[in-house]
Amino acid sequence: MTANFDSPSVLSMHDAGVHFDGVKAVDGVSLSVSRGEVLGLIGPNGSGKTTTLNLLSGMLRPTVGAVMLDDSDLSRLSMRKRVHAGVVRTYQSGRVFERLTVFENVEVAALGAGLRRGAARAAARSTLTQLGLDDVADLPADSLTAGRIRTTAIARALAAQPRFLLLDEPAAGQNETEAVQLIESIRGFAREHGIGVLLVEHDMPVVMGTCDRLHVLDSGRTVIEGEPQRVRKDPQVIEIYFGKRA
Ligand SMILES: Nc1ncnc2c1ncn2[C@@H]1O[C@H](COP(=O)(O)OP(=O)(O)OP(=O)(O)O)[C@@H](O)[C@H]1O
Repeated sequence: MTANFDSPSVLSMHDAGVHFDGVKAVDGVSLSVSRGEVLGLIGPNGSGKTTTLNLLSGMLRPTVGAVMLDDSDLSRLSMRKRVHAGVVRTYQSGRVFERLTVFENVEVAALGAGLRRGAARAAARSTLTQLGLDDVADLPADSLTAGRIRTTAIARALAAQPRFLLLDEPAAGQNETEAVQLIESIRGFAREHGIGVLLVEHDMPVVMGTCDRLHVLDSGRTVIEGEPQRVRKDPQVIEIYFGKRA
């Protein structure tokens, strides 16, 4: 599961869809994320962002289409097996061991990924520094704000050295400056360690300067995918996204 810069690798979804009682939550979406890049998945409420993340992580199986890691079909694999393949997700709520300190939380995640104690401690230290958590490293996780619990959960996921990290609104509840800072540090970490990141986010201004590419969904379907500047100018995006925000 350790990042290997020599092996180019892509996590992708091909014409994938899932229906709930006749609602097409995701309807024929194709996307891919490469190691070292951050793909922002955006769109209005109910557009299918979390469902897409669930399809990639294995929490849901696609009704149609496929989820692939390079040439391997992951579509029928459990979440657990996907984690072993290096595809790791976080949750909006931020799942941590509340009684452990922030440092211990991250160290345990690194140990769980197979690092030896010394390497796990080093990974924990550098991850906490990168995510701006040094000042709370020795505090119990349950004494933190909700935002910092979420960031600790992200640090745990990063310290486990995934090849792909799927983040569900990592900056929820934070102001725009904090959100941009957090995503910037995730991006720095991803580049350095060759991790591909798919980031679900509501807020267009937050993803504009922080993601390498954006994939826009509306009503379960792809509207456009491309570089943020191009996406920002797309008339359909302006209408469905900014129109609704105005
Ligand atoms: N388990 C479910 N059962 C029934 N319908 C569902 C289920 N999960 C999602 N949906 C529906 O699928 C559509 C897409 O939901 P999803 O949560 O993926 O959107 P989203 O873009 O993540 O929304 P938000 O920004 O509000 O979190 C919505 O219409 C939602 O009501």
